[in-house]
Amino acid sequence: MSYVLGYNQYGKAEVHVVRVFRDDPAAPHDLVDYNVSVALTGDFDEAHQTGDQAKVLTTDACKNTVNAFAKEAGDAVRHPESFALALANHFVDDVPQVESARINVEAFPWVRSHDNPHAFVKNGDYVRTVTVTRRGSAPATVVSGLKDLTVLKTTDSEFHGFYQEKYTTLQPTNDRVMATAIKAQWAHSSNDKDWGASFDAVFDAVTLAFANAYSYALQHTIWEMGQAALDADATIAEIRMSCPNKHHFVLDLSSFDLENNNEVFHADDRPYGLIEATIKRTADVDASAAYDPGQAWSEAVAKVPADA
Ligand SMILES: O=c1[nH]c(=O)c2[nH]c(=O)[nH]c2[nH]1
Repeated sequence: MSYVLGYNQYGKAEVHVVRVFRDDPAAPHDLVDYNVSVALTGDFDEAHQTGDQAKVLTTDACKNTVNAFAKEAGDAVRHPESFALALANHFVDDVPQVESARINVEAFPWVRSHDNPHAFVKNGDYVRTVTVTRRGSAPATVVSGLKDLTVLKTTDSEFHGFYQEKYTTLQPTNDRVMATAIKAQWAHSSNDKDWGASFDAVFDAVTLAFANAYSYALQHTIWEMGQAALDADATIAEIRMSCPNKHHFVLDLSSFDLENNNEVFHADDRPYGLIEATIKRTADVDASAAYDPGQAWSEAVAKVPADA
């Protein structure tokens, strides 16, 4: 039997590096906090099939590169997008046997504490995310994002008029709490931009749309938030959103002779509705390959012969 080695990739996952910017002794310190994962593809068949590791850039070297670039890459380190671009370009341009590099970054926000020049508070409200993919001589693709951004509104949310059949028991409502933990990823059509300003504009647009848009369903709110993100930055091609519906059920307090006018809720944790949608600038945008492509990078579409 001669089997075939299919898609393979390797690299170091979750290199957690913190960089302090303290070059100017008179200036307040700054910092970035990144959890970086590297995935490489290329001429690595022999490493698997004969055990010859001559072409294998060690995952230890991948880790060292991330740490060294936190100093060496200069101002590119200040934004997760430019840091990931510098790393992806290095692996593809400087290591001949590497055909593609995918860099995932989780960036944990810290904010200055009490205007102190060197004290910070970790902002656990959300995590900023980046996926940069670079393959051969094609330009790198950049997907920015955020996750775990939990938001809630106490009114201006309805849900009614839905399909009825024998398993439908949900009562319609004209006034409910709506809450979700936003995960969003957006693909850029240009890599020549101010990444920090772009992120801030999308963050503001998405949270403002959640707050201000009257909601007839979480689907409807995702549509509003996605459009607001595209409005906020003209070089975003599309945005993908994934939002769990964090149900808040009105508790029945009548046994205690208490009225509950949408004031006391059970915050349920599971199951939850999971609402996901992509909002694209135009119908012909297809940025699929820009997201974490994983095994989808394989050229061949998997086909299992009928007689297999
Ligand atoms: O915003 C919502 N969308 C749904 O599809 C749905 N389904 C459900 O039971 N509650 C909700 N809420």
